[in-house]
Amino acid sequence: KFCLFVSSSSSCSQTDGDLDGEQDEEVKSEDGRSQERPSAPSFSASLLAVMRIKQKYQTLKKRRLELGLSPAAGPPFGAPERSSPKIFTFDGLTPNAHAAFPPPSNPQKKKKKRRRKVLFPTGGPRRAAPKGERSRATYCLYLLFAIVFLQVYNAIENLDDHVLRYDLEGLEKTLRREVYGQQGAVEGLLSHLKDYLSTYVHNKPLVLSVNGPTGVGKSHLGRLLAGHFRSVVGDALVLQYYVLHHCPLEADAPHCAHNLSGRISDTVDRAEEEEKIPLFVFDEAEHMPAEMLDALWTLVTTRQANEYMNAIYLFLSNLGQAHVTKHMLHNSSRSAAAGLAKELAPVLRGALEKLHPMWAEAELVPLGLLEKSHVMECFLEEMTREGFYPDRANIERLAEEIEYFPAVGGHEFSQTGCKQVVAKVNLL
Ligand SMILES: Nc1ncnc2c1ncn2[C@@H]1O[C@H](COP(=O)(O)OP(=O)(O)OP(=O)(O)O)[C@@H](O)[C@H]1O
Repeated sequence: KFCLFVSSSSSCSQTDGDLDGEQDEEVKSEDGRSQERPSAPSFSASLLAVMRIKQKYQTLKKRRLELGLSPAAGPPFGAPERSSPKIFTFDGLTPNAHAAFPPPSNPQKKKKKRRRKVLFPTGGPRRAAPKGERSRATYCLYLLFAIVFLQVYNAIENLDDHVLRYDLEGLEKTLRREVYGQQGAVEGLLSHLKDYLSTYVHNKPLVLSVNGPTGVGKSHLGRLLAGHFRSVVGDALVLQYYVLHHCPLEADAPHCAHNLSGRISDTVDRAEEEEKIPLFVFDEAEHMPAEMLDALWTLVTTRQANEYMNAIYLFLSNLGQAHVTKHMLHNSSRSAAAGLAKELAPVLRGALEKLHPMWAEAELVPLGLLEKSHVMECFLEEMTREGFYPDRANIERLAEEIEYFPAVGGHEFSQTGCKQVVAKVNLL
């Protein structure tokens, strides 16, 4: 090859012998014409190198001839002996061969765990491990978590404040202490109040309807609730409306309804400003004229203004009392008072909705009949209040004067509840 490259050199064609001469001829025969010869100065460096290689080659050739070795005699001294290529077969492989070359194990298993600990050379100055860079998104995420946590915490705190403001625990204590024989009704009432007052945002006002026979404590309950709310939200945000007192003439019903709507609107506006929930108590609701119920129904079902959503309406009436009495007398063998609201609600609601659609908006809280023991408690309370010595024999004698339904299942229910207690004590 180098003779081809340096074919311009006359020494190459003269001294190369047969091999070089042949190659020269081949080049000429392939091209069909002699190649142009490059100028000597441009190839001076490579030419020198070629000359040196050629000299070495000739020296080697001479030595070989001196040693009497021909190219056909075998490989030159030191050169690896040529042999035919070996073909690998699996014949002759014994089981031991597998032992010698165990199959490669699972590459996944072979994966070495990277050591997390950075090893520093001993003796040299200790260098701190490089700190991994954290993206800004991580910090934003932490910030977001913190904000959400604070907001949830704040909301829970605010709700607690809201419930605390209305002192429902205090109210519960008062009702349990002052109202006799109406545990189920008291619990139901408190549950509705707790649910309603535990949230700020309401999509409708809380409308409660307390129903029951005469003298079982409806007005008494209304007075206790009104007194409690006066103490927590103020006088101006509690309205006690006695129909027979505030609007005695039926002819004045439209005017009374208009006035009542105006008072309620003023009160809810004021309550909205003060961020409080007002209470409206309507006693003797069975005497309410249709115009008044219509006006109240409009206010209760108005869903536009927020202030109308944040209000509690309490209706006290003896509507549906026949259902309550019947239920109590027929189910007195078991604790009728306990499941009174649950069992009576469908019948009572059906009866009330026939009277006016306003009752469809109300949560029903029925009060049951009072037993003789409860009447005795009423006497004890009233006598103490009036300054009489609470003599048990005297109380029993007074309780005997009250009319009772025929005893059923060992229970004696008063026909007039505690209604006559005040009058009887006044006669003492
Ligand atoms: N469950 C009760 N617990 C304590 N006191 C009661 C109870 N029920 C009635 N009283 C007493 O009896 C009196 C009359 O009760 P209240 O006026 O509340 O009856 P009412 O259910 O409103 O009857 P009506 O439907 O006739 O108005 C009250 O002064 C009250 O002190």
